[in-house]
Amino acid sequence: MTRSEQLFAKAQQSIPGGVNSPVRAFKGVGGDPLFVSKADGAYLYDADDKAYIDYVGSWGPMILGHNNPIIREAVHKAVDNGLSYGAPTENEIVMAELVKKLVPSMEKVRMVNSGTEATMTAIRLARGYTKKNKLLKFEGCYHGHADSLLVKAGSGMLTLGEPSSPGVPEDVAKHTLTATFNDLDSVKALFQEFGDDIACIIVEPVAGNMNCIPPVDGFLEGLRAICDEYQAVLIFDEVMTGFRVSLGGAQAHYNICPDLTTLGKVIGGGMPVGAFGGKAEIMACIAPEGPVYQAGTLSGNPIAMAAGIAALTELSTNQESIYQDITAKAEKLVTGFKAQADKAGVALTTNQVGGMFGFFFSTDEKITGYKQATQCNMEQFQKFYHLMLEEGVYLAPSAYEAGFTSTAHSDEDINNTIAAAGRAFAKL
Ligand SMILES: Cc1ncc(COP(=O)(O)O)c(C=O)c1O
Ligand SMILES: NCC(=O)CCC(=O)O
Repeated sequence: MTRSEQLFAKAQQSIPGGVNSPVRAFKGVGGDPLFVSKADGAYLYDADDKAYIDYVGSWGPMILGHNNPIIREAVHKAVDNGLSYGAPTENEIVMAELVKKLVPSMEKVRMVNSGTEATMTAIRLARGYTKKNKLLKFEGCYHGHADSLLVKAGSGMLTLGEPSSPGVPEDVAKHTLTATFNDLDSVKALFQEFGDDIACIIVEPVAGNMNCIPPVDGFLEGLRAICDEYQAVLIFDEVMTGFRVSLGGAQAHYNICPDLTTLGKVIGGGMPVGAFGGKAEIMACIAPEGPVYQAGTLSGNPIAMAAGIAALTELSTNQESIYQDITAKAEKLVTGFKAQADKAGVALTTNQVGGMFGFFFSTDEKITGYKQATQCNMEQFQKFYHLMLEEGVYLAPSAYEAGFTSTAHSDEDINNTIAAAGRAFAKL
């Protein structure tokens, strides 16, 4: 038995399913999860001291590589001044100003502790501001685990085959409408029927929780136009895409201005952080300025702010080289995968935006939606996954998750990953 196997057996006695978040449990690929002992640069080390080239990056935050010295030093420095105060600090202003500068549609920003808190509050805010009840989301998009967003969701929900969670009362779920990603007609149909009572559309501008699916031309523009027509709030959930597909997120990449934006992952540099923000007029409805309530004991935590400020400062200072670099690596990786799959006679399709990528075992040449993503060859994916793990490559343990490159991946890491994929494809 490996040490990871021993730890997983032990963990299940005191932690449900042995994990503190379901996507870690390897349910989508079978077998036992790796227990991690440390991470550095592009590498994860498991409890048996085996090294893996990591394309999960803690599910997105590690854009500058694990254990990045700039972030680590900022955290060390902050720790010396106490861990939490529950009172305002100057660094919260620094963080808010940084976010406003990098994502100009966010005229005002509130810091929270996770992406889930950010989206949950953004929805409440949209409802409070518009005085309407319903929200519209897309099948296969995941926005964290707030009740009203656990309807036809992606990520672990898709992996576990239960896209709508038990425990969400019908009275809550009935206010969540689900449309088809990349299909404006499905959105228009719902607005024609319920438009007077739809408070907001929430969308992952690049879907990253049903693998990686970019928006088709005109989709995000169409959502903007529909929201304008019906006075609904357009929320871009950029928890994954923020500071990832470009410095200004997907809204900068596609040049669409949402009313509200949610952030997480990269913005915390690896600490538990989320944020929401947008038009000053809408944000004025949040307590204590307005009546829509939201709060948090650890919100704006000084250690998390120090890590986040260090990460965003590094990203904005060296933006051109960093975003070119992670984009080029993701491009090279998926192009290499495709070439190797072709060589082995395996049907594979890939998607990629900035430092975010996905691959599908499918004959479909362009994967643009939920239906295609869920019709891929799951057996091949699972086999490939374990072959790559043996090769020392750690990919997301589910066919419904995007992968991420970081500045820490070297050319050699990418080349070695492509070569490993070639050997794996040949064995499928
Ligand atoms: C697009 C998106 N929104 C929201 C969330 C929820 O964030 P968190 O896991 O930090 O609660 C995630 C990931 O988990 C996500 O990918
Ligand atoms: N794409 C899915 C996530 O990022 C979530 C990670 C988790 O739930 O542990």
